[in-house]
Amino acid sequence: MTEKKRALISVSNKEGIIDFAQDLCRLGYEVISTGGTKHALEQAAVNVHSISAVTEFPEILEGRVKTLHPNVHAGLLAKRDDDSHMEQLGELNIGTIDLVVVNLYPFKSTVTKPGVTEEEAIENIDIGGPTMLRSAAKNFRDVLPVVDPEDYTTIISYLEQGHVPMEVRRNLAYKVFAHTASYDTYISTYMAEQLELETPPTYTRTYEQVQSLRYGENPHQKAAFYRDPLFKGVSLAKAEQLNGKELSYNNIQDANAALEIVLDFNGPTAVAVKHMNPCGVGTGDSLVEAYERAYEADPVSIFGGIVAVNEEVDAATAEKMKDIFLEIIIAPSFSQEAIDILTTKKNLRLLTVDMNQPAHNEKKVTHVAGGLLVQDVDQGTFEGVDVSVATDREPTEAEWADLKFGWKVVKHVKSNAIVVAKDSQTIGVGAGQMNRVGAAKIAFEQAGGKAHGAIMASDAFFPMPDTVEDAAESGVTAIIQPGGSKRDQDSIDACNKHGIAMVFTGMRHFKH
Ligand SMILES: NC(=O)c1ncn([C@@H]2O[C@H](COP(=O)(O)O)[C@@H](O)[C@H]2O)c1NC=O
Repeated sequence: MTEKKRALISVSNKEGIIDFAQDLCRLGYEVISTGGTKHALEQAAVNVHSISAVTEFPEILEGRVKTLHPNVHAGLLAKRDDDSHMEQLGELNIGTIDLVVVNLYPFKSTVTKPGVTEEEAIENIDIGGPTMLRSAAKNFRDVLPVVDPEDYTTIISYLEQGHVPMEVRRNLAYKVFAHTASYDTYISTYMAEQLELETPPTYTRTYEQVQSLRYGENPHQKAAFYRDPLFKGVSLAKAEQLNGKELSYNNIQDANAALEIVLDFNGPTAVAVKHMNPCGVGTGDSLVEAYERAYEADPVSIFGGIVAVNEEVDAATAEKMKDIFLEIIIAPSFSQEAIDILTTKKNLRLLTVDMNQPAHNEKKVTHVAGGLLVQDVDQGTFEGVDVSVATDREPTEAEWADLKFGWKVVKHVKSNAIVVAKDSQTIGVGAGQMNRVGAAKIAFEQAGGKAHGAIMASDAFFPMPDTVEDAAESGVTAIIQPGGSKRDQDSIDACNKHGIAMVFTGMRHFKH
């Protein structure tokens, strides 16, 4: 049994490891390493012993077994203040290991590479590394478990002082268990994906902090923003911020809502969001035309709102955007001229999001007290539904275009939801009402005289014909809704009476 302190170093990410090992040697540690790490350290003239000298066994099976040995794990797990533990080590001639520096095979970056094979993924599942980390972390009172290269300098400074406080040790152990837990989660998530498990018996996910936030929905709520590193689709968590203040919790929610809506459109489209609901959506032949429509849809609510567009913001659009107070603009890119124009507003956040990502079959997770609800994201599209005309009159070509537009928007409005739209522009949005008639009233009131010749989209069916009657009175000429009420016929009759064309989608778009 050696008296000298021993450090076992086995790292895939070798950044900073030479300096750290040199410092450990300077502080009197004997360094033991696995093959690749030993080679790297020897290249830098660090005095290092092979793990095989400890295990008295070669590294075998292409590195699948290198450190999985009682001489390693007993050396890590023995309680130094327990005589029987120390006696057993003595009898078996096993030396203690006092510090473990391990970082793992890069499983996450391997499985996020396009076209990765299952074989590659499996070979990147680290077995010996997490085992050593867990042994060291379990015994953190006696052993220092180091998983994060960011901690190298701090640890050296504590060792130089001759004492590592218990809170520091406990924190190192916590970091290890958090790390191995998320590492295993990446593996189980990958496997669940391979198996196409829709609703697994346990729901395990892991997220990395993007940023801590000043506060949550309200100033008395603490909050942070996390991202799913395995997510391949379009995501606000991957946005680049070009200008403006730090995003807030509410900004992120609203920006995400705006992004989700704009992604459902193909031509030039602008979406303005307030409190997670679209207050103005416009499409056009150019982005500036789309933005003007989104703005004019509700010039009051867009003030202080969040705008997402699906094309590069050009100078003409930027000039219009600059005229009012917006919190955030999200776009795939901004032309240099647009940046010059918009950055004159110091606080205006400009976010670029790569909108050309593959679709990712993500689950939508909603928190309930003590639990989670997990469901598929609503990926229903107008193109994906079987639309049928329920009334005597078929919609005109112009009405069809607006019905399609309105249906895309209403999907993103909180239920009960009614959208009134005309000429590629929302003109009335009734959101989050406890009854459909109320949602419609709000939308018609906002639309005012513009409702003449407009369409109405409803996220769910009409249990009674009252909403149709109100629509007729407001001047609406075409309606799109899922259909499926026992009393559909009453609404169809009301439409026929007023010459309204009504189409059924057969798909509901509740959003809570
Ligand atoms: N199998 C083992 O006994 C084992 N022990 C340590 N490792 C890992 O091997 C890597 C370092 O290997 P090398 O020093 O040969 O470059 C580390 O990421 C470490 O976590 C192992 N590899 C995989 O499980």
